[in-house]
Amino acid sequence: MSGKFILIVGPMYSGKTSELISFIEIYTLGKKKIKVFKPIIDTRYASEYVVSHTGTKVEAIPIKESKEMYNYLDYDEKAVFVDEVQFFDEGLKDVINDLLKKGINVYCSGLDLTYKNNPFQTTILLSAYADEIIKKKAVCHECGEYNGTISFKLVGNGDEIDVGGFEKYIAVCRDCYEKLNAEK
Ligand SMILES: Nc1ncnc2c1ncn2[C@@H]1O[C@H](COP(=O)(O)OP(=O)(O)O)[C@@H](O)[C@H]1O
Ligand SMILES: Cc1cn([C@H]2C[C@H](O)[C@@H](COP(=O)(O)O)O2)c(=O)[nH]c1=O
Ligand SMILES: [Zn+2]
Repeated sequence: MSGKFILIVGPMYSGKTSELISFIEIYTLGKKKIKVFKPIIDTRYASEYVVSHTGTKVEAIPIKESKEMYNYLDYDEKAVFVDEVQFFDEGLKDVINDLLKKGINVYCSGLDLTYKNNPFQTTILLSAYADEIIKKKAVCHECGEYNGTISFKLVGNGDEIDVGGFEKYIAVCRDCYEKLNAEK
């Protein structure tokens, strides 16, 4: 039987990594073999761990390109987890489809939108293959409502790929996003 693919998306601070870690916990509590991957460029908290903004963490294999996953896979894993998929190349979809064909479940999390309100291509591509998409929301940093769907960049350059956290980005609702951009 083929594996299931669950994709967790949303803005920064919406609980994507925490949700991914909760799924990881279900497998580890059940003593199931898993592999966890993260992009090597995400060195914010720790290079060899997936870490949430609340500090929960699990060991992960840092890789640059999706095809490097093949070097680590034994194909007897019950599930494979990938955090921050927005930073990966589009070839990630092929690796995931190979895993699903072999009956391995796949859980991914990542940003759906850049701070410029553009889709992150790899995340959107993966959404076409997902059996389930979990769309998370953050608390809007401006109005305090639980409707934050986009990340707003406070400082830094104009790059859409720019690793950072609270010092650089906030999560806001669509109305506050428009307001903040108009005030710039
Ligand atoms: N604006 C916010 N809205 C919701 N949670 C926030 C916000 N700012 C900080 N947090 C914290 O971030 C946690 C989620 O972190 P994490 O799972 O790493 O999210 P993500 O991976 O989506 O960035 C929340 O449980 C909460 O403690
Ligand atoms: C919005 C946005 C974010 N990033 C970076 C900033 C962080 O390093 C990650 C997102 O981390 P989180 O677990 O979702 O909090 O992505 C970026 O490079 N470009 C952006 O537009
Ligand atoms: Zn708001």
